Amino acid sequence: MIKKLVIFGVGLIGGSLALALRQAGYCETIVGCSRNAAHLQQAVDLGVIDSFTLNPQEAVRDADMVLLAVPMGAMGALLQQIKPVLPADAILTDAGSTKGSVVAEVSQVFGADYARFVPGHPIAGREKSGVEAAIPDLYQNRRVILTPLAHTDADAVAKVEAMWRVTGALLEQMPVALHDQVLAATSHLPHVLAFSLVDTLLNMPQREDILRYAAGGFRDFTRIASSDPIMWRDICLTNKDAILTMINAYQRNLSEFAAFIAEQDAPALLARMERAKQARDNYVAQTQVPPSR
Ligand SMILES: NC(=O)C1=CN([C@@H]2O[C@H](COP(=O)(O)OP(=O)(O)OC[C@H]3O[C@@H](n4cnc5c(N)ncnc54)[C@H](O)[C@@H]3O)[C@@H](O)[C@H]2O)C=CC1
Ligand SMILES: O=C(O)C(=O)Cc1ccc(O)cc1
Repeated sequence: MIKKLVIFGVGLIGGSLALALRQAGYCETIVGCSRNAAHLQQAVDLGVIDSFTLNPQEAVRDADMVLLAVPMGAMGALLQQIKPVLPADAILTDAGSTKGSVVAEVSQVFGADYARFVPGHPIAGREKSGVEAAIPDLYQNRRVILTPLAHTDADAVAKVEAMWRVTGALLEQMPVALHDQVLAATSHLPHVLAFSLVDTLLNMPQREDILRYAAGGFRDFTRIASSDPIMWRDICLTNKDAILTMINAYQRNLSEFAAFIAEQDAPALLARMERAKQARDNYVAQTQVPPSR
């Protein structure tokens, strides 16, 4: 049980957590905080949070658990605002898509030995944003990765794990750097590619015909280009090295495909496509993800 949970950013991610915890009766009160009173009022009206404030310092007073669920670029300023008033025994955690940058920011603001911060990342989401997109079962059977540091309190980690378990999530731990490399490969690179593909087509003189005759493959491939641009700008900026490594690897591979096509090398092209199809089919067979998530 949590007495007072404070959620900074009551959008898809913070709102979905709040809905699941409220459904389970796991919190005495859930307080939302962001910069937009209309969105927070909507969250109250939708039964996502109990109350809200626009004042971060007021929000964290008497808090037991504080979740940062804002875009990566907004985390640093919030940390500085709450630092003077965050109760010493409160647990601070986050749901950000990259971990290295928020870990560095917490260390800068709260000190390198601050033990009450538990970095976290639910590997669940969708291309829709805002509290209206929040659903209570978003985390059901989905992974939540925690990346605690050597000095992180074991008790704080256990309490964050317990909170996520209530949502039906599957908890895992991994080092910060590994998290950022793995997510750059499977999440950040695909989003960059989807944005870039649509952007490429927009620059073509025949763009209207191209989009008019696009088939299902285009829709599947580009679904995630409908994701929030601010969120993805921030993810790219805060996981720069790992994402650039993946973009370089992808560019090399794409060049190989281009060479096979240019040289009409049918066996090489087929071998690569067969290998990729096999890997993708195996992945899909092993992971049963509902299409909406
Ligand atoms: N959308 C997704 O599928 C996933 C997102 N994440 C991470 O979760 C975090 C939140 O993402 P979503 O819930 O999707 O975004 P969202 O856009 O649905 O919600 C973000 C919330 O943060 C608030 N906000 C924005 N800037 C702010 C600021 N400067 N100060 C205070 N509040 C501010 C907004 O008002 C909104 O309520 C991000 O860090 C994102 O990287 C993690 C996993 C999945
Ligand atoms: O929309 C999708 O398919 C996603 O991949 C959602 C998502 C976005 C960001 C994350 O950090 C984790 C999951």
